[in-house]
Amino acid sequence: MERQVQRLRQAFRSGRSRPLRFRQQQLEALRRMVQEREEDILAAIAADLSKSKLNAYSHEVITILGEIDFMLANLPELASAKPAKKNLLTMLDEAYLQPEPLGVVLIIGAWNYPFVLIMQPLVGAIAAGNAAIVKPSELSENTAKLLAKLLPQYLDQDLYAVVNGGVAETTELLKQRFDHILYTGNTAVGKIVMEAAAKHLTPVTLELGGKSPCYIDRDCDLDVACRRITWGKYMNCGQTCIAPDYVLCEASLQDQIIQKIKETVKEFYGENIKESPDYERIVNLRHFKRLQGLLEGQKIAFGGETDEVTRYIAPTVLTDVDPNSKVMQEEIFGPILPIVSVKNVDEAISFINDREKPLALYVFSHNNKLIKRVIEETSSGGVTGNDVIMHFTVNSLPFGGVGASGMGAYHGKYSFDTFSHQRPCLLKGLKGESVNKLRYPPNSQSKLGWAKFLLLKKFNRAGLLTLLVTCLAVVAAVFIKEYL
Ligand SMILES: NC(=O)C1=CN([C@@H]2O[C@H](COP(=O)(O)OP(=O)(O)OC[C@H]3O[C@@H](n4cnc5c(N)ncnc54)[C@H](O)[C@@H]3O)[C@@H](O)[C@H]2O)C=CC1
Ligand SMILES: CC(C)=CCC/C(C)=C/CC/C(C)=C/C(=O)O
Repeated sequence: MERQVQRLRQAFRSGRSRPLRFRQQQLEALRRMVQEREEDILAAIAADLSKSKLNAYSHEVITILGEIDFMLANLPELASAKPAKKNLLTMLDEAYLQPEPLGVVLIIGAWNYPFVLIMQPLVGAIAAGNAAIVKPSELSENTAKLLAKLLPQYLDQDLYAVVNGGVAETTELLKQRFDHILYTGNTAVGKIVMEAAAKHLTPVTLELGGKSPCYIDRDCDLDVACRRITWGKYMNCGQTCIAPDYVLCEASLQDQIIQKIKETVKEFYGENIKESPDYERIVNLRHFKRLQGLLEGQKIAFGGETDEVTRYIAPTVLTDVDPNSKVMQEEIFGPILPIVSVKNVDEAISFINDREKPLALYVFSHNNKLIKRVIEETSSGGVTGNDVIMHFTVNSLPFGGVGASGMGAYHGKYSFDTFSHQRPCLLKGLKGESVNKLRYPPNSQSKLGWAKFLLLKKFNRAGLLTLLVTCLAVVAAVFIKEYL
């Protein structure tokens, strides 16, 4: 492991990953890989998550092709130096922010969207000019193996590497020094990653989970709300980090919501859900049993059927759920939707604020003011109003958690920034010592006065005019003294 990181570091130090043309070539190669090996990619995802190839394409491949296109279209602008505002002391100098790559970065992915969760950060890391090691999840082993086979065929092998393995390999990997780590997965392992990173003072982006609430207001089109919630909750069999975890609503809405979700489930997946190509399975037996455990003692409004052999759990809704029950204590990450009744929006807000900050928050209402109020009075990684999941798809919005749901963010420009250091640069000439004398010892009351004027003074319009005239006079004086 140590040698592998060393090899990448040497390649990074050679400067090869920095030129824009090189980054573009690597991103184009990545796009070629997705296009040429589409069938293999879809087959691997399908095998890992019992997913149809159509769903594998729309859940994962589209996102990556979109992200690569975004980076290729915007790379020159993203990587360019951005001029910075100057103060009176530096008005003749050049001040700018120069994005620079961080070095060798580590990307650790989770199994639930095994292709996206490795590839999307990798696109950002390459675009920003880094070397990268990716560590796919061992639980989605088909995609992990395929990435280890394909990436070296398309990318520069000295700069980008895949490490496969489980806890032992990741633990070893985390002993190495990286310049940034982006980890996606559960909160407990997030803490392990952060602790390991702290030993090297390595910054981290932690894409964690949590219980994302979904409040449905009385003043709402329940048909539309329930259709959207059904889509976001049961896609990937509920194994989506930003799936609506539970519904909060007034007790009087509960029966209608149950009925409408039930009808939508039938509309989406047919009479025999097990036969639907659009309904996935639970990733492994451990998660299957964990989810079965969450059903124990609950009032099942519909669903609840399970089959251990195929790890099938039907789309399920639980009613009158006790907020203290187990299903309300941990992220569900499966096709189980508890409904918890609250008296009104105030109680919903308190309910949300009494718990850890979630990764996503959903509010459904005709009343825009109510939506804005819920946003204003709560906190979450991201928000979608009157829909679920969709903020993930907008790559001009940063994607990430807050508090227990994570730190840092990525997607689009934010991926580029995550894997870059915004280096502040101030370039001065070697002339102008007459002005610089103001800051050199010995200090004096008059020098201090000038320093205050030049660095602290705020001007109104009339003041600005006076200042402009003063500045011109100073520049002229300096020019005459230094250059003539
Ligand atoms: N915020 C986000 O973007 C996303 C968050 N998630 C969250 O991830 C969770 C599901 O993922 P997991 O089951 O954790 O996936 P997982 O079991 O695949 O683990 C994630 C990664 O951590 C590594 N890992 C596991 N144990 C480790 C240890 N002891 N030391 C070092 N590395 C270790 C694994 O090898 C894997 O690469 C959910 O909570 C979900 O909400 C999932 C997808 C996206
Ligand atoms: C067709 C369409 C709008 C699909 C949406 C795809 C999507 C948003 C998938 C979720 C991706 C993801 C990585 C989720 C997660 O991190 O858990």
